[in-house]
Amino acid sequence: MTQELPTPSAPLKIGTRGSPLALAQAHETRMRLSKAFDLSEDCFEIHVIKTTGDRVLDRPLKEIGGKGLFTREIEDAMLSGEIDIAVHSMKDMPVEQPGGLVLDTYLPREDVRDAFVSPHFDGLQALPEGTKVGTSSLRRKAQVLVKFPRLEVVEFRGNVQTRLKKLEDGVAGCTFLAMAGLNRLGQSEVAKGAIAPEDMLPAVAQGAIGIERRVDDTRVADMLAAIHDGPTGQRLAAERAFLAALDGSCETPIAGLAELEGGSIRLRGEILRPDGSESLEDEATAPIEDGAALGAELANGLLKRAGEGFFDWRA
Ligand SMILES: NCc1[nH]cc(CCC(=O)O)c1CC(=O)O
Repeated sequence: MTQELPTPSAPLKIGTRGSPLALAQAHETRMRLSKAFDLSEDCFEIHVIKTTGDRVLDRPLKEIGGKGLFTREIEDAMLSGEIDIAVHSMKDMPVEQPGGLVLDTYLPREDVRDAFVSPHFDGLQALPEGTKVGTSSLRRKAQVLVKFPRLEVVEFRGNVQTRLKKLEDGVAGCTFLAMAGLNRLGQSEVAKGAIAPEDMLPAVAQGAIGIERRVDDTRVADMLAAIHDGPTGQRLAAERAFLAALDGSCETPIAGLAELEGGSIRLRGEILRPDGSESLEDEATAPIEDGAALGAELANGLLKRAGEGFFDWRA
């Protein structure tokens, strides 16, 4: 590398949300960068930025509406030069970034599965009729109702700590969390078990951390290349192309998971109606380098089967 590396007096500024999970992800990024360049950790400065999504806690996300609820303030700070990079959970990120920014660096992916979390029950199969399932995820809600129509789903927002507290208070009998988040927080013991992707296909990009930067910042681009995980990039290329072709956002019940098998990439995808009345699934395999085309193809096949109006509830 020809360009200069950060120093304690001119540190690289890492932007992140302030939740414990976001902070854990920012710290992991700092650790990987300092190791890759043999720099002390004080060459990196973590900046916590509060987003609209963090501020408004009393309403469901879909009511607040708008794009980038958890990212706009962070991306603005990057564009204005207040921070140099931003660390994100990829499953919360739209498929396109604002002009001037690029999101193509991924850390090695964590466990992709959802965790079943409950103080009283051992698994979904064990839940009595009418049990309240707490989740704010339309995907998880629809997936549960497709298989267990006799359960009741209640809105459940907040970070991992808040949700666990709500379970203790009896607001719901169980909830789901990403295994990845629990592992990163050192709280995997909270999970009664990890749910196999066959039973609950995860969200697109679940378990992956992405690092965003300014397009024209070549110094940062060179640094990030050193910590990028290629296989995670290949899997996300397929999954995010699938999401893009479905015009999906975090408000749409869509699931997708790509896995590398030898020289091939296998993509499974699912779209659901939010009330759990219908689910369509498919899978396909292609050479790894054709992942993005595979994602679009799988999405178009599902859209054709779904027909007009499958997503009409959005209006
Ligand atoms: N939407 C919130 C969110 N975004 C990323 C994660 C977990 C970490 C990950 O999937 O990388 C979570 C919490 C959860 O689903 O339990």
